Amino acid sequence: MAATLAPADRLAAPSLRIHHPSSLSRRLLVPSRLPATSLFPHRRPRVVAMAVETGGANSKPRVLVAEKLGEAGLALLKGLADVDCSYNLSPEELRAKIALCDALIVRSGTKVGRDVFESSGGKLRVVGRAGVGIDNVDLAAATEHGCLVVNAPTANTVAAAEHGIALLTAMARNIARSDASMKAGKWERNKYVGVSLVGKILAILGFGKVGSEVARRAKGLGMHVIAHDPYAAADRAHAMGVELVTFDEAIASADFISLHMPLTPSTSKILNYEAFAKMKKGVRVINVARGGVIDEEALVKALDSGVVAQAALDVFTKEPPSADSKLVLHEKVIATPHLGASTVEAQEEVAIEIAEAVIGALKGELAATAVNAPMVPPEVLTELAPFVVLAEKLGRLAVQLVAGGSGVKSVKVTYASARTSVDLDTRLLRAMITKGLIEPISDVHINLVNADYTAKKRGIRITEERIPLDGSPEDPIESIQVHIANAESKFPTAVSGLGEITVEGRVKDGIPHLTKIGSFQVDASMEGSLILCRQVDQPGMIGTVGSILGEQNVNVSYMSVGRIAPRKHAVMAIGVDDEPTKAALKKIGDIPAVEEFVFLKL
Ligand SMILES: NC(=O)c1ccc[n+]([C@@H]2O[C@H](COP(=O)([O-])OP(=O)(O)OC[C@H]3O[C@@H](n4cnc5c(N)ncnc54)[C@H](O)[C@@H]3O)[C@@H](O)[C@H]2O)c1
Ligand SMILES: O=C(O)[C@H](O)COP(=O)(O)O
Repeated sequence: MAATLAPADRLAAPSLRIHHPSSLSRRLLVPSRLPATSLFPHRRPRVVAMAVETGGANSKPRVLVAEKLGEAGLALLKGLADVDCSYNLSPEELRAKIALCDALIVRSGTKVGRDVFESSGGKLRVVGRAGVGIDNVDLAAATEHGCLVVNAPTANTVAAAEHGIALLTAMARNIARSDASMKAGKWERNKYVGVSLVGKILAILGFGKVGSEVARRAKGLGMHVIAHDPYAAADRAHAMGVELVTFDEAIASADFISLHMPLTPSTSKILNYEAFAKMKKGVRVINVARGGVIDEEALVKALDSGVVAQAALDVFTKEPPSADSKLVLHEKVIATPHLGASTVEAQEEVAIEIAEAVIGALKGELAATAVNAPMVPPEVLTELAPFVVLAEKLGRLAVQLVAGGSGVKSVKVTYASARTSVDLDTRLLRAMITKGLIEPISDVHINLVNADYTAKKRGIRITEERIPLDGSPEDPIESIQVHIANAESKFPTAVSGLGEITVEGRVKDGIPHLTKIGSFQVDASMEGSLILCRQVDQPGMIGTVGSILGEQNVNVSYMSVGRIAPRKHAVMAIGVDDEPTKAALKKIGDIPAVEEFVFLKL
């Protein structure tokens, strides 16, 4: 019985692209064990196992670094690419340059919107965000354009946490204002009496990497730390002595609130009028996350009314904020210009982390920090490599069999496997089948980033099923079947009893084989091109077809015959190294016993 997997369009999985390794201008980015066909990203985004077009045998990829990046990272990039460091570009200048670039590296100060991807004309393969927050990158547009987005999620965590603590303590003890006062020649000891931290309740909103580092440090200061994070594991919090509470509990009981969540539609203005109304009078707010998580107008009102005693802000809705920003100028606010990640050490680390990610992406290696592509662990990739090739070939073969009907709208992929669906990650295979299905009939290049998106956009629904097998074979998959529903075929034999064009393949000795077409068993190595014939099962057919091809100097790599019953009908699969002439194909089609006939490129 088949177990149904989620339809492709419900899985958040982007995808990848494949090419033939014959092109010298491409670098093969697939693990060396991957056979013949390789996976390429299209617009050359790559992803897990793909190759990258370099534009010519000797040409280097071009990387635009649009914001200041540490020297160590630049040095790494220069080892592979032509690096253009152009800072403070206007949006127009960025759009003008991007069409020449394979990769773009930014920090939070550059908006990488849809216009940038559109202006790239498909050349941009990877955007590297040298930091954590990717709210300045239009991920949907990147995915639609097959462009991989990678970030550097860990290198600045400690720097941001330290800055959060610095703001917390500086605010509590009026460091900034008292320093300014002294520099103005004053000695105002009574004016700048602070508040103590020990024993105070600190509510951390967003208990991720930075939030938990802030918690660890705040506990060292003797604070009582609670946290709100709907997605955080309670045991991790408990292990640190942090209680996870609801949002309302957190904001209502806190003496200090520190924000550490990403800016998303659901966190936008999460501290708003309603939230401030629930807070304890005299609460202090720290924000080193993103300005947009606070309704800044509501914060100004809360500061004016005294509900919020002080705020310490590193980030703003608009950066830089306007010179007359009421918030920045407010006497109860201390502000820094988005300095959370700005330590010498963090910037060097971030630069190295993002340079390695971008170089890996350009080379087609696994992108461990991919933001808009599934991360397929290297060991899974290695294991699936031969099936990846099979998957693309089955998709490519199935679509070439379509003659009409409703076209390719509904595709079902069936994996026969002894693995449970938990142990069988099929995203890569689905992407490759999608690639095989779509590339022969369009000018869209498919990669791991854009496969599902492209299928959906073209109205192709791809569902997956698993046929559970007993045992635990060495191979993760016994066979893959691709079924295209409601389509007429130019080789009607490929249509199964269920009215679907059906092809099945297996991997034998690392080589993909076609093992079934419609209801006929065959065994054809899926290399080169393939001639499929359905004929009356009678002696001499193999010789007749072989002679026609021989006359044309077409080398036959194999022949395989499957039949329903002796002397009835048979299906012959003939592998050829070269493409036969039209005349030769016509001659084969004209053999009286040949009932159906099709030539397919694999
Ligand atoms: N000021 C800076 O220079 C600086 C430096 C580094 C990070 N940051 C920002 O800090 C934030 C956190 O970074 P991180 O590396 O810790 O990210 P992270 O992904 O490790 O942590 C974010 C946490 O927020 C949680 N979260 C998501 N939605 C939430 C919600 N509605 N309520 C509560 N929690 C929610 C997530 O579950 C996650 O645990 C990001 O916005 C990042 O851009 C700023
Ligand atoms: O999200 C981040 O990593 C921080 O906000 C740092 O941003 P920056 O790289 O612009 O300093």
